[in-house]
Amino acid sequence: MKVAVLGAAGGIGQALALLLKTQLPAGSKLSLYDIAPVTPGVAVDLSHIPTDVEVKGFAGEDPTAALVDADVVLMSAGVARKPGMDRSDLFNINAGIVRNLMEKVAVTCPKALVGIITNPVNTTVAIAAEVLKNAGVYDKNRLFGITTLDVIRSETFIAELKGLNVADVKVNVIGGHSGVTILPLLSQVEGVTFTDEEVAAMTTRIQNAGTEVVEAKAGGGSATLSMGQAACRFGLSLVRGLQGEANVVECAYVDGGSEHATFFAQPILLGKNGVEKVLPYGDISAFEANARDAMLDTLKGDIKLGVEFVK
Ligand SMILES: NC(=O)C1=CN([C@@H]2O[C@H](COP(=O)(O)OP(=O)(O)OC[C@H]3O[C@@H](n4cnc5c(N)ncnc54)[C@H](O)[C@@H]3O)[C@@H](O)[C@H]2O)C=CC1
Ligand SMILES: O=C([O-])CC(=O)C(=O)O
Repeated sequence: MKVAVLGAAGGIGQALALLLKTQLPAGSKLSLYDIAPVTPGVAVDLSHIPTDVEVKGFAGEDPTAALVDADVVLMSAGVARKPGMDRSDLFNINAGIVRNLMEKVAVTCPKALVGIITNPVNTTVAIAAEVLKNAGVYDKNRLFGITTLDVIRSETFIAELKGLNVADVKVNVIGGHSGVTILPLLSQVEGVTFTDEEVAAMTTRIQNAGTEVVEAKAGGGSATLSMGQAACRFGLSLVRGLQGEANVVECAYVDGGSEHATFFAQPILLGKNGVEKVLPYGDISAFEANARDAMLDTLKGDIKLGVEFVK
């Protein structure tokens, strides 16, 4: 199994690469790419960790060498937020970066499963899809916006609030990955009840958790370590699905035939071809139904921006 990380010298990329070096199945290959010249050095550094995962690093303008024979591509290349910015403020720079990298993916490893981390995810995934369509290689089951950070934050915050073992807390987060488009389905969490006030406060905290980190880092960037963990969890799930493991389920932002929007985050069953099945997200409360319906104009606008950028 070969996993390529694009943006591998960055805050997320290095954390993710470290976790993958220690957690990918034995015999895997890890391919690191970034425009930053330090990237081959990051690979050498990781290669001294005694696991059976071969690491190679590539720098420069062209990611092609890193993408050859990749089964999974995880993309965090781009710029991150500073205080006062919204994720959509990253569009001007990151849209072009994602487009250019996806053009190389389309030519070099069109069958790879691609997970997009680069923000604004609601829009960059639509850009990636349009590039793949233009190249005639789009398979909606192989493209994912990684929203796992919203899931692990929800698990953590709920366990803290309710005094639970975090390993026992499972939460679906649907919609997209910014502000009101992030919708944790708190009504479905087993073994806990929330007051209306708790639901409102917890939903807002999860929606603003990225900003919480951006403000705490005070100009030093956004979430990198928790995102490294989230992307590792999602990337390993992609690998487990590819290897034929049963019942691998994650929430992700996919082109899954949702009645709500072209791309929508929801639970998916992963398999040998990426998305095996888009799963229903189940019964939701009146609060959640209102929040879902209220987000759709924003989400559809974010998607349209991405489609129009490539056209
Ligand atoms: N999906 C999610 O839940 C999350 C997404 N993010 C997003 O992830 C992205 C990366 O964040 P960080 O790692 O913190 O940023 P960072 O600035 O630490 O790293 C980004 C890396 O991308 C590289 N890069 C820039 N242009 C490139 C290109 N054309 N080709 C290859 N590499 C290129 C840079 O050299 C840098 O090493 C940001 O857009 C951020 O908003 C961050 C947290 C959570
Ligand atoms: O908030 C940001 O800019 C980074 C991000 O997506 C997150 O932490 O969820």
